[in-house]
Amino acid sequence: MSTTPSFPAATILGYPRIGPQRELKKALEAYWAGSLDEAGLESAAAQLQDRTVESLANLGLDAADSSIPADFALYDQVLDTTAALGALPARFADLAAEDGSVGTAAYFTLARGDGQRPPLELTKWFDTNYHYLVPEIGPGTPFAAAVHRLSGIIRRQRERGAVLRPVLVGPVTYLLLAKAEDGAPAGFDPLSRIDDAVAAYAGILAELAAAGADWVQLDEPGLVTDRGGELAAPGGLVERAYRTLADTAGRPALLVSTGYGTAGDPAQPGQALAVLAAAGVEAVHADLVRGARPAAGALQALGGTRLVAGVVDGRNVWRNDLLASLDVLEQLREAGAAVSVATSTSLLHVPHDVAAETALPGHLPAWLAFADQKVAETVVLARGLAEGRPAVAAELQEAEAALRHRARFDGVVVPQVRTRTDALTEDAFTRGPAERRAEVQQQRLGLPVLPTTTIGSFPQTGEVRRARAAVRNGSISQAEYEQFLRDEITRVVRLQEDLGLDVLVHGEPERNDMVQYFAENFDGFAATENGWVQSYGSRCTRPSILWGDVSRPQAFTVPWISFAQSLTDRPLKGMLTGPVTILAWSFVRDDQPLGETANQVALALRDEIADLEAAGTAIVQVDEPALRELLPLRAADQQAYLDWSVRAFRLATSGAAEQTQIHTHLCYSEFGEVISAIDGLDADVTSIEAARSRLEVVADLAGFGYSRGIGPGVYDIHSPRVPSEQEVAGLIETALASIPARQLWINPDCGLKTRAYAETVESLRNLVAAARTARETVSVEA
Ligand code: MET
Ligand SMILES: [Zn+2]
Repeated sequence: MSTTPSFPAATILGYPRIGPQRELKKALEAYWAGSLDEAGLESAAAQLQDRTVESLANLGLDAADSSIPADFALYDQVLDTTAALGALPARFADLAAEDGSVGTAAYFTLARGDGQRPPLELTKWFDTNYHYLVPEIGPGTPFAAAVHRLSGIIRRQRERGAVLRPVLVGPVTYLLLAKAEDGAPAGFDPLSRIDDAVAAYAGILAELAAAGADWVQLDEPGLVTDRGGELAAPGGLVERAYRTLADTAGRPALLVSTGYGTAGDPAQPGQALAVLAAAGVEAVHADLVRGARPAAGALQALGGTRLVAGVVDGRNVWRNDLLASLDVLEQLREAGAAVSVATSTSLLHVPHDVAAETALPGHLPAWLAFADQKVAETVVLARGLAEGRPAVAAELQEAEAALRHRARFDGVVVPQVRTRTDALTEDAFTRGPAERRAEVQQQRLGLPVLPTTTIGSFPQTGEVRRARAAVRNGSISQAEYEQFLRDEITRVVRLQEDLGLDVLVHGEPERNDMVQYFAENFDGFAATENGWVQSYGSRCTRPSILWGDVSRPQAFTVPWISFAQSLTDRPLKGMLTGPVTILAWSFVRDDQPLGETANQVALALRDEIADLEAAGTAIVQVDEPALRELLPLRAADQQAYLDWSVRAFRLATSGAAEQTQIHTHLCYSEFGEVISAIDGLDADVTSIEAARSRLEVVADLAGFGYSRGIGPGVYDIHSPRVPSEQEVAGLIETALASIPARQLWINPDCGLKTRAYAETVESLRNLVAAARTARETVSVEA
């Protein structure tokens, strides 16, 4: 680099891509449905890009100095990087154009498959609820420099007078996130392709420079994991890779961003940044919300490399403590660093704009900062840092007033809730011995060996969704809606009886979402109207905001469960969402440890369980699909998390009598590495997603000596495919090879709400038939 353009004083690492009105979602879904052609999709995407640039400029980011990231993936930023590298797995090799590039249709084939070929796998992005498409890398995966879509965007924006900063996943993180392609030699490590990847990135940098980019952002959050952290040690792979990139002639200046924790060795905070600086990178970013502040020595070692300080939380919705952030920024500057202000991560994880909310409780908006408010916060902080505090006195004062108001607001601390959590003793977390529970429960329930059940929800048909919309907009009365729900429950209970299932469910027709439903019925939560956040592709969720002490004013699942139970002689499961999942899928208050908040939610659930028991419910399921989701990225931090999360589940469930059977349900990840936590939950029965992995988890559980009930999913509900009776029978047999029949339950992988009735009924029929046949052959030990 001859002359480095200076790095802007304020920036964000990324911005929500889906659009304030979910414009991108609508365009994508229209394109997939065939009602919008490729040109139409491109033009919708271009319009959204222009609006984003304009609105970020209005919020104070300069459109001409690389402050604004060009972060415009149509589906996923990791997939964009795969496309830019032309790194196609062999099964998709024919999709590449002559120069190795990947066109729009091919891009979506990677994301969604095409009937013949399965798509790339989706998995969680670090410890967030965003899912990326996993690169598949083998010894022969091609690496090209084919960043045509992104360079087209840079060029088009240049013509409009905007100089944006293109964003890609960096080479080390890209390979860390990859899995070995099927057919790669045993033990093949995608990172072994680092030199080829770096060569391709060098070509990409040249292409982006030619398109008019002054700065390029390479995201390397992989450096905050244990493995990535080791690679970032002095003289390691990260240093080597970035030295090569820095030596590329004619490249733009480089910002390497981290995010989601401390990059490198947590005992040497900032060392990884110094390593990147030594390699020749012009700017490095540190997450100062989740990560540690760089040590003085590391700051000095940055030399001329700019420190992009992520002091505004990209992952939560609370207003920034501007004074505290300014303190940090000033201290970094005093220690000798050249400092710019930024978010801790991309703003991908938060909704667009608090101003789009019209129905939040009155006290809440002033406490919140969604993406647009966070942009404004970075701009204010940069001004305060450059011009001194008096220049931003009004903003500082307003932020302080909001924080003070929040700290003292009624409902943030509720004495009755505190008295209860303070008084908890160890026996609130424990039940009687599991063997005795199993005995008295079986006396009460009289279930056959290999009992069959489902996970809770039944198909949410158009009719169910229309009824919910109708009661919301007032076109049917509450009484009519409740009658509709009772009819729906009646139908679902009859269907299960006809199918011959042993433990029934009510089907969850009253729930829009398994967390939001609880948030709506607990005190301390608020729901948003427009707070959509991308989960993957065009899929968005709308997390609730947990702002105050949590309690449950009155029983809310009991009426539905009791009604359902009144229709049948078979046992019917009460259905609740567990404390960890409620936290994981909400925006949670940041003013106390998560474990404390979890205990409050647990007590609210405990109250509901007591009411279910009083109403005669013999089985209660408490779903924890997100148990694995909040697991910290660093091994050293994991035990503490597992301790409080397991304790919260136990607090929720341990009030149950011994003859009440507690079930839990886990899905969405591999649980092999947290088996002892699953054991710690002490549930009587655990259903767990397993069909796609051919029941690997059963062997893990058996190896651990797990002794309570297990229901590994024997029907993969993630596609409309109907498993045959033989297929289910095969999975049952696999399960029986490692665990005794008396422990085994037969159930699908997860709830059925995304399925249609046609395939659901057929699949459940096969499941019940396979269980019955298996029952005849198992010899049950006494
Ligand atoms: N009880 C819930 C259901 O069946 C569990 C879902 S786990 C994502 O829908
Ligand atoms: Zn599930």
